[in-house]
Amino acid sequence: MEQLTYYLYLFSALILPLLLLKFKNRDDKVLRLPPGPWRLPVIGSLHHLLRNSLPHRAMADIARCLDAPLIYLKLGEVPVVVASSAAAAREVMKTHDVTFATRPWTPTMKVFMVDGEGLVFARYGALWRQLRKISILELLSARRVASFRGVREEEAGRLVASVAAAPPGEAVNVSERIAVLITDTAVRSMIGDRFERREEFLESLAEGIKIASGFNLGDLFPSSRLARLVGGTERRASEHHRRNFELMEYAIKQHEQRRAAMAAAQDGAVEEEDLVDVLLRIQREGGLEVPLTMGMIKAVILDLFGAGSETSANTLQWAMSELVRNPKVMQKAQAEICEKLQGKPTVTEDDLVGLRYIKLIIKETLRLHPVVPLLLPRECQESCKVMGYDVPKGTTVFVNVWAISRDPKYWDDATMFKPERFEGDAVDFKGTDFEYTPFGAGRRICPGMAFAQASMELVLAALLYHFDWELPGEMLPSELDMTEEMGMTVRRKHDLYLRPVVRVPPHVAP
Ligand code: HEM
Repeated sequence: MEQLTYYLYLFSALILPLLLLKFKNRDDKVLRLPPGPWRLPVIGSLHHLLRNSLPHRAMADIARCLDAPLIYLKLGEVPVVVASSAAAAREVMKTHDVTFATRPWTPTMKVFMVDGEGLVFARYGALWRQLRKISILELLSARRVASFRGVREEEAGRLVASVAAAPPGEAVNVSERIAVLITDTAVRSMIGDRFERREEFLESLAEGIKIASGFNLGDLFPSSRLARLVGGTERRASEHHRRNFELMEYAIKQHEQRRAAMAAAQDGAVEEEDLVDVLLRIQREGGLEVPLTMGMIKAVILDLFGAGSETSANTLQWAMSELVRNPKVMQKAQAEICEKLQGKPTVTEDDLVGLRYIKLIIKETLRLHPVVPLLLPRECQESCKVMGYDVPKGTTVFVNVWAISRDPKYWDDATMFKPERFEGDAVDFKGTDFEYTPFGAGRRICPGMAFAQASMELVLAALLYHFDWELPGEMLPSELDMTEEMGMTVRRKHDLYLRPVVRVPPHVAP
């Protein structure tokens, strides 16, 4: 963002004075576009977003100032519409669901797609439909999620054992430990226990997050070769993509060798499939409308990893942050778990059945801290009218879930953390209540909800059952810094450090 700000100021100083003289906006005269803040030639509305490094907050401010549920921005060359009310979200994700069912491809995104489209950014069409079906029926189905239960329980056990082993009285980096647990669970479920190049893979993913974070010059001015050259993101994206695909190639070879070895041994041993196994099996079985290439398999695995890891890890970090800020909520959750577990040394997924309050805490965390605050971008496939305004074909559309789920129009005490508000399941995140859509809605709704819930509930229950959590030093709950930072998803700007106090010592495997 800082680099972009520098280029924009430079650009404005050199060229804007000339262009201002000729400024005239044709679109506004012909079409009835949604209201938007005043625009400058060339950079359009970008200067309004530079006031806040968090785009969802900047966009919410603009919508509030204009008192407009739908706003129009021009980000460089890119026309953007943002929906900031439940009614506008409903029109985008229900009334016009098909029209907005595709994703825009920026120049950076095109680099990632050269060897095969995955699911997350696939254009709406036969390939997306097929990958979506595979993900719902095979990769992320309830049965498949249940099959990874052992992995989740082992990783949660490892986490609580490592926290219990920390020197007494010392604060631990909760953010880091949660991130490691979620990534390890995802690597083991998706690529398998034996992936030898795990460290390299994780490094590469961290680099991917840097590339995908925020706006970059090339994507804002896609028609300008100069902007793309100066921005330099395409080159970095291309190197990153090559490295990721090479790592996936290695993982696939390992899987094929293991399958060949098992077939040769003919001892009838059956192993639980990881997600690479599942995709390779589907490819072998054939009979698909669009044949599954190795490129697509690699892209799908990378997609699931990207979509599933940071999201769950960051949600858990926000949940722990809110719990230490709201000690009564933490105590209530602990009381529920303790009553259920009755001193057992380990939390398993069977114990989660009937733990209602943990679920409410996760729902409330997703309301106050939706980690994908603008959802993933959609693109308008055919010009249409939303809330009575024209939305031209090719417009990028965001739904500001962050603004909607904090809007006092829909929520009492909107900025307070009150899990009880979800009691009775009055409102849910399954995509039918448009004031609360942290996983999106319609055709492109997140297919990984069950996968995410399974990891998040177990980890949270284990952390609260085995430990009390205190703030370091003399810090008061109200003093905990909750500043957000925009990565691929919204995370804490500063890692969360807390002091664990053992309540129920975890069972440590011999
Ligand atoms: C707290 C956890 C998670 C949150 C908040 C979250 C949120 C989202 C959101 C907002 C979208 C875009 C929806 C839209 O455009 O309407 C999405 C898409 C997606 N998510 Fe998740 N997600 C989470 C976890 C996961 C997990 C664990 C996986 C898989 C392992 C996953 C896989 C996907 C995929 C594949 C898509 C793209 C779907 C498509 O475009 O058809 N997500 N997610």
